[in-house]
Amino acid sequence: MIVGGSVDSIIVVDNLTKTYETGFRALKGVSLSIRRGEIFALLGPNGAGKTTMISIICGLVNASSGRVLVDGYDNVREYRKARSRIGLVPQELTNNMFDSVWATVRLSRGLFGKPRNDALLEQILRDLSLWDKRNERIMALSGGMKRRVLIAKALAHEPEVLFLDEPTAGVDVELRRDMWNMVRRLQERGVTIILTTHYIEEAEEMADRIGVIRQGELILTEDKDTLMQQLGTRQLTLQLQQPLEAVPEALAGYPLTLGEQGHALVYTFDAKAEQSGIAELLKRIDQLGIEVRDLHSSQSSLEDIFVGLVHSRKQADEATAGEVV
Ligand SMILES: Nc1ncnc2c1ncn2[C@@H]1O[C@H](COP(=O)(O)OP(=O)(O)OP(=O)(O)O)[C@@H](O)[C@H]1O
Repeated sequence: MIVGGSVDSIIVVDNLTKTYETGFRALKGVSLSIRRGEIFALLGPNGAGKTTMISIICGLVNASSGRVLVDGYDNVREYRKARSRIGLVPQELTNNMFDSVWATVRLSRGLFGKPRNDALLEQILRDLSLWDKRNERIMALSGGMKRRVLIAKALAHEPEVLFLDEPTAGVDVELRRDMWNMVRRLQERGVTIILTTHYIEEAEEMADRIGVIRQGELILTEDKDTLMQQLGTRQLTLQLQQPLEAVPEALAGYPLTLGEQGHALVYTFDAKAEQSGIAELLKRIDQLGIEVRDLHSSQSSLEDIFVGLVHSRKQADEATAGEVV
C-alpha cells in the first residue's frame, strides 16, 4: 500500500495526462484530492475531459502519465483493491438485457468476490424503488428504471466511492429528485460521491465541493459555499415609475445599468462586501427626483459564476494567443 495525499483523501489524482491515439490531449496534468465522505461535482463543457478522468480513475482507460490512488492503493499496480472500493454508474447502459434485475445485482456483487448478502441487495433495490421489479428482465423496464438498475449494480459490492457520470441526463424531474435523495442517503452512510454533470443546478443543490474542468485542465476546485461567496455578486433592481433613456450623469460613478427598456436601474455589487453602497445610492436617486416603484435583490447563481468563469478564461486565452501571433 502506498501512502499518498492526506489521511482523509479517499482519492488522490496526481498529475494525470491522457493523450488518445489520435494525438488528442484530453487531460493535461490534472491533480486533485477527493475528501472522504464529500460530494464532489465535476463541471465542464462538452469534451472537457470529465469522462476521460473518471474512466482513468476507475481503471477503464489507461493514463498516459501520472497516477491515481484509491484509498491509498495505486489503481494500476493494486488494481483489484483499488477497483473494489469504487462503484461506477456510467452514462450508457451496460446491462445484459435478458437478465432479471435480481440476477444482475447478484452477479455484480459476485464479480467483486463479495460473499452473498441478499438482505443488503434487497435494501438497495427497495431504496431505488426496484424491489417490485426484481424478477423482470431488464429489457422490459423503462429507461428510468434501467438507470436505477445501473445504480443498484454499482452499489451491490458496497463501494466506498460512487462515481455518477451524468446521472440525471435525460431523466424526468421525479427520478432526478429520487436520485438526489438517494445520493444524500448514501453520503449519510459515509459513501463519497463524485458526479459529473451539465446541470449546474444539480451541483449547486448537491455538492460540497466543485471542480471545473476545461480543455483537459482543472481550472478551479473550491468549496461550493466559498465559491458562491467569492465569485457571487448580488443585484439590486430598482423598478422606476418613469422610464429613463440613459443612466443619469450624476450616477456615473455607480455600477449601474438600465434594464427593462429603461424601466429599471440595475445595481450590481459584491456579495461579500461589507459596504454595499445601497443606502448612499438610494439617497442620490431620491435627490435626483427619480421615483422608485419597487425594488428587489437577487444573488447570482452558480450557473452565472460558471458561465462567467469559463467565458473569462476563454477570452484570456484568446488574448494571449493573439499576442503570440
Ligand atoms: N477514445 C477516444 N479517442 C480519441 N479522442 C477521444 C476518445 N475519447 C474521448 N476523446 C476526446 O477527448 C475529449 C474529452 O472527452 P470526454 O468524453 O472526456 O469529455 P467530457 O468532458 O466527458 O464531455 P461530455 O460532457 O460531452 O461527456 C473530447 O474531445 C473527446 O472527443
